[in-house]
Amino acid sequence: MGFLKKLKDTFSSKQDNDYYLSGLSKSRTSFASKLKRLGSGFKGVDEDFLEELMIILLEADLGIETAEKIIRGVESKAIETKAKSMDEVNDILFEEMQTLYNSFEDEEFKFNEDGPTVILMVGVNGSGKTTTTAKLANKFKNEGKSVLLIAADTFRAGAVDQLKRWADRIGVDCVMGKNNADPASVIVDGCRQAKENGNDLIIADTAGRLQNKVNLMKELEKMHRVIDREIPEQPAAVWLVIDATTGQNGISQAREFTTATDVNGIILTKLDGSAKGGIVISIRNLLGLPVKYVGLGESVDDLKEFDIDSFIYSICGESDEE
Ligand SMILES: Nc1nc2c(ncn2[C@@H]2O[C@H](COP(=O)(O)OP(=O)(O)OP(=O)(O)O)[C@@H](O)[C@H]2O)c(=O)[nH]1
Repeated sequence: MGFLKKLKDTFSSKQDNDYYLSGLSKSRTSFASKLKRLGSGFKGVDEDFLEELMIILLEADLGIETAEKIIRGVESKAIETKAKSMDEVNDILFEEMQTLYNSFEDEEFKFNEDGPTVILMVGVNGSGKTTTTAKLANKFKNEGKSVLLIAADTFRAGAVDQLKRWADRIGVDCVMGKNNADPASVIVDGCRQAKENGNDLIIADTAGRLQNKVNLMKELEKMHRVIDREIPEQPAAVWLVIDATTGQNGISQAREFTTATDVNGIILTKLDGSAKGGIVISIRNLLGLPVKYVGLGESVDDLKEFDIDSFIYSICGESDEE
């Protein structure tokens, strides 16, 4: 059985697959239909074919380095298997994307057994950080966790109120930082409140400024230090929010964060508004970090756990365009 067919079978058996399909419809329409057009004139895997395929990958935002890696893989596998049709090449291509994604080891996110677990949300302003913080709170609350939000992004006027409004709607507590307050001090207040209340999970909306790396590093170090003091030996997870529509630019911003602190995972937002879903593969190849969740819309439920197979099927499966 071909690779795409296998993906389709597992995909059909999964819950939430409609979400993936509709959230990624822009990427699918663009990517799958371009592959279909390329396949309509298929004469074999030669230089011209690989060049056209490269363009499709670049347009899907895989970035040069990642696209070249995939192309090299497709070329050698196509020669090895003597691929004679576009369906066979597609199977090779999709499997290369999966293999690349799965070639990194990921650490699983675990809840602390004693004391609250802390997640620090980082990312540039406008990436969807505040909305994603709320979406996560909602998800974990629905799974039975008692969640406390900390609005520590005290530099953007309105960010704190925005998170508080979300917290009220979702029905979780929120510790609010005052305008321009030191984010670390807001985090201390939050940790203390969570310990008093016996919360399972603290999610803190933090540093949103793209500033110089030294300051960013100091700010994040300070946050880690105070958390370590308040909740000893329970390192905070750091999840970086990236706006998928900012493409390769978003990846350079991400680098600023990953070199400033240990980031444990990526949340890619606004994939529903982007035709360039290939950024997932690029992020993975360039940063080596797992995509934990994807944002597929503006409402509080539009956050889905990332799953590489569902993702590949949703952008590569049958095109909606006939
Ligand atoms: N379509 C879509 N919109 C999203 C998604 N995630 C966030 N948004 C929208 O993106 C905009 C910015 O989101 P915010 O959460 O305010 O962004 P932020 O990064 O917190 O920005 P600051 O608060 O300025 O740091 C809002 O209009 C959100 O509704 C998503 O997955 N899909």
